[in-house]
Amino acid sequence: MAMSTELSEAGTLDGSLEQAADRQTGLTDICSGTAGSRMASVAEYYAGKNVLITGATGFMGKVLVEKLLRSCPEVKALYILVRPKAGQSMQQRVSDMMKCKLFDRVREDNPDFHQKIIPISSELMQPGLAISPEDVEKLTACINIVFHCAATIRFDEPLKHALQLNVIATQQLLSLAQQMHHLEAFIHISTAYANCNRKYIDEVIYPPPVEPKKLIESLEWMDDGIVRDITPRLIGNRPNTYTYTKALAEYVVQQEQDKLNIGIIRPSIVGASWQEPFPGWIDNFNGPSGVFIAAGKGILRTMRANNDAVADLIPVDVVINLTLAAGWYTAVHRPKTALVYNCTTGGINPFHWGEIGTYAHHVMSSFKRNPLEQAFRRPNANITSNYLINQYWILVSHKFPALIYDLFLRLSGQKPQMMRIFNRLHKAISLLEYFSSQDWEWNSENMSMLMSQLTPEDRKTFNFDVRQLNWPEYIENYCIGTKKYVLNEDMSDIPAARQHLRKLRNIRYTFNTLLVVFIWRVFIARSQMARNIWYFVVSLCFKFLSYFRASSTLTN
Ligand SMILES: CCCCCCCCCCCCCCCCCCCC(=O)SCCNC(=O)CCNC(=O)[C@H](O)C(C)(C)COP(=O)(O)OP(=O)(O)OC[C@H]1O[C@@H](n2cnc3c(N)ncnc32)[C@H](O)[C@@H]1OP(=O)(O)O
Ligand SMILES: NC(=O)C1=CN([C@@H]2O[C@H](COP(=O)(O)OP(=O)(O)OC[C@H]3O[C@@H](n4cnc5c(N)ncnc54)[C@H](OP(=O)(O)O)[C@@H]3O)[C@@H](O)[C@H]2O)C=CC1
Repeated sequence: MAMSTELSEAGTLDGSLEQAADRQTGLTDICSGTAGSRMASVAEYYAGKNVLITGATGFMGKVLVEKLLRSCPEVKALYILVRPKAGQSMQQRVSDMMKCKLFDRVREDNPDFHQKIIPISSELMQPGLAISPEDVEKLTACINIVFHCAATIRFDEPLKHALQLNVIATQQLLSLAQQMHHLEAFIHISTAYANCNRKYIDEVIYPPPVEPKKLIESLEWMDDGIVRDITPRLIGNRPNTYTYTKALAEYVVQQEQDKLNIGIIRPSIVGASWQEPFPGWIDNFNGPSGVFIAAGKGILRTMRANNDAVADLIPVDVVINLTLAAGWYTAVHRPKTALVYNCTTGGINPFHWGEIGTYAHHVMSSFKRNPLEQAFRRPNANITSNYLINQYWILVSHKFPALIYDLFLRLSGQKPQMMRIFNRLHKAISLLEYFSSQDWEWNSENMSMLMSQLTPEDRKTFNFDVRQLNWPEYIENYCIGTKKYVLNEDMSDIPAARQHLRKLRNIRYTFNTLLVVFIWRVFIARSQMARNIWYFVVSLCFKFLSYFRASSTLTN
């Protein structure tokens, strides 16, 4: 880890990039890179290169494919490992993917961009990744750089499955990479939370919780029930099998650092795009996206987060820009040990959960201006760090309305569904709360070092300088993005959605009025004291009314 330590001292983003660059000169000397000669720009480096990408049909993979095609138009070919899924063939999936709005800008620049994408059939859970011998031959002969994005990112994944995909498949891909005759870099996408059992996370690979080989051997003979029972003991102080297996994967990747040029990217909570290809682009319900959507639909009204903790969101385009720059750097400089890039915002441009609480009003007002269709209630959500207050609001604002609505559905002969939806929401939120209730500090100096290595032009084209990120604007675009790109709602239907919100407001006013009248009637019928208070309030109102009438007659 000597290299990482050296780089850790390389300077910070709010320090000077020059300082980081100076430190880097020393680094280049100990690397077998191209010191002295004119360095190719990032796009120049990718020109004529064959790139292999796993997870290209996923959220980050798609953005990576798009950016490579758009900003490195001379790239030779992108080989993407894809499996058939949900009754769709590999070809059908890839052709659907390329029709997606995300590729509109690339399509404009080069309508034939699809010719550069070469799908390779692969199921990562299978031995040899289920790649045919002909395809193996093709890949080993031509690939120059590998980006490994595929993973299961579910927090409730059974351990065996997560291990198979996140660790064993990574091992198999590394073996394949070693057979590649012209490989220049292997970039592995990890997560900033792989070591979330620590509070301070440096850009180093920490010792694994268990030797992966031993774990794989032991789990092989156990049936799923036994594995499920021992999982909590195995993952220890990590919250889920996802973070646990991602930590093991880092170690497995590190084991190959003598044979391959390796870079490891550790993004924090990846959110919608900041700038590219469009602000707010997002295509899934993971992490904050599902939370925003549930809040925008008026379903989620309360969530627990530590107001003072950093909400380490990072836009997907920032992660991809850094990933491509890291690919360039790894190939050109060939660091002798794997370099880790903590791709986070907290240390550079921090944003706190409490601020999201403040911006929750922005989020809510954004959703009131641009409402989601068929909202359950008007958007109005709050963040609290207090467990009991949160439980109270869950009861009053989630469970009670769900019960009433389900009762209404039953009475009108329909199937009740709201309670089921809330139970799923509570399960998802409970899995996310681990991350929103705690604080971590990441050292992200390799990010600044990398930036210092880019030309001014590349710093713009592959911008990952999050100091420029304006959080309220980003969150607003994020919310609109969930409407446009995740829910595929038409912006021209906004007037109808606003009308629906007005209807919901009127229902609420009517319901509240009826409730107050009902409660009061019950009280008045039963208690003399309530009657006395009622008469007192009514007579006070009359007195005020006659006073105002009299004073307005006098002034006239
Ligand atoms: C309150 C005020 C508002 C202010 C906002 C405050 C924002 C707070 C945000 C807090 C977020 C904290 C996030 C921390 C994340 C840490 C990230 C760590 C970084 C990483 O490295 S990994 C990436 C993160 N991974 C995830 O986020 C995955 C988490 N998800 C899961 O593990 C599973 O999805 C989950 C939650 C266990 C649920 O599983 P299940 O019930 O089986 O459901 P499915 O996922 O299979 O989905 C079924 C179906 O439903 C669709 N879906 C999912 N969510 C929604 C939704 N909110 N609304 C509508 N529909 C939804 C989903 O797409 C599936 O549809 P299909 O058509 O595909 O079947
Ligand atoms: N999203 C986030 O917030 C963060 C993500 N990361 C990391 O970034 C990487 C990408 O994440 P993200 O794009 O969000 O994840 P997605 O779930 O969107 O994409 C996962 C990709 O992996 C592929 N994949 C999964 N299982 C298999 C399999 N058995 N065989 C072949 N391919 C498979 C999926 O293919 P298919 O379409 O066929 O299912 C998909 O292309 C992951 O390594 C993740 O750990 C790190 C930090 C945060």
